[in-house]
Amino acid sequence: MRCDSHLIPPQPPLPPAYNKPPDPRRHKPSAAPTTSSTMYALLPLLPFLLLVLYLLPRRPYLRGPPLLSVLLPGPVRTFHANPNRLTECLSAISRTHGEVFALWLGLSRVVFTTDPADMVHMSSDTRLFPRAPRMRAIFELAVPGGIFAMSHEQHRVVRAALHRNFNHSMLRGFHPAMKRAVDTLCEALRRAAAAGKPVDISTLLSSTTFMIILNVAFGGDFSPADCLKFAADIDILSEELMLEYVQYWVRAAFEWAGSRARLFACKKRIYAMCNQFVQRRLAETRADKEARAPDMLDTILSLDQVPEHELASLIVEFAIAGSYTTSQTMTWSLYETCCVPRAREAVHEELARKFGGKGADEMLSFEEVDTLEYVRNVWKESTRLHPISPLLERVVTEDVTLKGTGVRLPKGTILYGNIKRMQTHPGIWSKADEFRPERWGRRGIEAERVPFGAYAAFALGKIKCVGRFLADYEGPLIIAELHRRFKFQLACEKDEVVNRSNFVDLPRYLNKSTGQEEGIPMYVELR
Ligand code: HEM
Repeated sequence: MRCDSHLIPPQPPLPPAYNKPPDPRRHKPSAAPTTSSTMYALLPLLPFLLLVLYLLPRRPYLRGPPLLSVLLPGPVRTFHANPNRLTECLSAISRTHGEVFALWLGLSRVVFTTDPADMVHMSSDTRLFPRAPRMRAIFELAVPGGIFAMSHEQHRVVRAALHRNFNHSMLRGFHPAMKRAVDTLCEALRRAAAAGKPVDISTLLSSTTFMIILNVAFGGDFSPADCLKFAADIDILSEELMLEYVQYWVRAAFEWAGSRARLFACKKRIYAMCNQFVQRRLAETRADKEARAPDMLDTILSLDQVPEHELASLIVEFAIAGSYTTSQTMTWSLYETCCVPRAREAVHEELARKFGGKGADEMLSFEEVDTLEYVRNVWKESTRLHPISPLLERVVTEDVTLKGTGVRLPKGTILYGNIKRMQTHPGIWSKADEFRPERWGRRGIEAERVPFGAYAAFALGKIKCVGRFLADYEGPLIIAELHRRFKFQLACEKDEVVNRSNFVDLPRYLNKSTGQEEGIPMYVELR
C-alpha cells in the first residue's frame, strides 16, 4: 500500500558513478546459471519470500530507518540501548525522515506523525483509534481494571461521570487545603535559602504535588515524608513501566525468573497506601462528609460502573497521572524562568503589579489565581516546550486514511502522535525551540496563531487528560507563590539539564563528575 505521492520527497539524483555505462573490463561475462539450479538455490528462501509478499501490501509505504539501523550508530541504536532517550531520538529521526515516518520497534513497523490534523483525527474517534494493546497490557499489569485499560464502553461512561464532577467548583473547595502543601514547600525552601546550599527542586516539587493529590484530592493526611516515600515507589513503578514498554515479551517470558518481581513489590506497597484512605473514606459518617468539600475520591468511589476491587486501581492511576506530570512541568517552568531573564522579569512584574500590596506569607485567593495572565502563559509554554507525555500511542482498528497527511494505514497499524516534535516544530511555531510565554498572549505582536491540534500537551478529544482542570490550576498557583517569595538560580550549567523518558518525560541534571542523573539543583534566596 502506498501513501500519497506528495508525502514521498523527491528522490535525489543518482551520484554520477551510478549513471556511467558499465566498464566492460570489470564485468567479465560469467557462466550463466541454469534455470533449475537458480530455483533450487531459492527454495530455502521461499517461506521468507511468501511472508514478505503477505506482509508487504498490508504495510504502508513510508520512509523511515531500516530494520538494520538498530545495529548501526545513530538515534535508533541509541534509543534501543538507552530507552530513556526515546523522545530525543525520535525528534532526530523525524528531522531526517520527515513528519510521517515508519520505524521498526522490535519486529513491528509502527508509524509516527507530527501533523496537527492527524493528531486531531486520531484523538477524535476512540473506536477507530483506541489505546494500543501493549499500552493497555502494561497498565493492566500495574493497575488492573483502571481507566487506561478499560473497554471502550466502560471508558465512555466513566469519563462522562468524571467530567460532571471535576470542575471549577471542586477546585474552589481544594484551595484552602492547598495552602498546607504550599506552606510546607515554602518552609523547605526557606531552610535551603538560610543554608545557602543548592536544593534539589525536582524532589521538593514532587513531594508537593504528591501532597496535593493524596491529601487535597483524596483527603488523606500524609506527612511530607510519607508523600516522598510514595513518590519513591511511583518512581520505581514508572521505571518498571518503561522497561515493560520496551521489553514486554522478554519480561513476560521470564516472569518465572522474577523479571517482574520489583514491579509487583512496588505495586503492592502503592496499593496498600491507597487502600488506607479508601478505607477511611468508606468509614466516614454522614456528618464528617458534610463538614468537608467534595473531592476527587468522592467522585471515584461513586462510580457504579467500576467494580469495588477495581476502584483502588483508578485511585492509583490518578495518583500516578496526577503527580509527576505536574511537578516536573513546574520544574521545567522554574528552569526556564532561570534561563530566560525576560520571562522571569515579566512574571515578577505581573505579580508586583497585581499583588504588590499583599504580604509574602498571605496566599493568593482562588479568584486572584484566576486573574493571572502571564504566569498562566508561562505554565502553558512549559507544557508546550516540555510535554511530559510526549507521545500518544493508538492502534488503528480499521483501514483508514489520516485526515492531515493523507497516509493510508491498514487495520492493526500502531500509530504514534509525536506531541513533542509537533509542539517544537519550526514549521508550525515561530522560534520553536525558545521559551516564549508571550506567544500565548491574547494581544501583542508576539501572540501566535497555530493550526488546531498543534498544541496537544494534555491530548485532545475523548481521551484527553481528565486532570487538566487540576494541573492548570495547581501549576500557575505554585509558580506564582514561589516567585512571590523567592529568587531562583540554577546551580548547574544550563546544558547539563537533559530530558529523560521514564514513561513520562522528566528534566534531569546530568552530573558529569559522578556520571549520575539527579534532580535539578537550584540556589534559593528570599525576595
Ligand atoms: C502537566 C500536567 C499533565 C499533563 C501534561 C497531562 C497529560 C496527559 C495526556 C497527554 C494524557 C493522554 C494520555 C494518553 O491518552 O495516552 C493524559 C491522560 C490522563 N491524565 Fe493527565 N496530564 C497532566 C496532569 C494530570 C493530573 C493532575 C491528573 C489527575 C489528577 C491527570 C490524570 C489523567 C488521567 C486519569 C488520564 C487518562 C484519561 C483517560 O484515559 O480517559 N493528569 N494526561
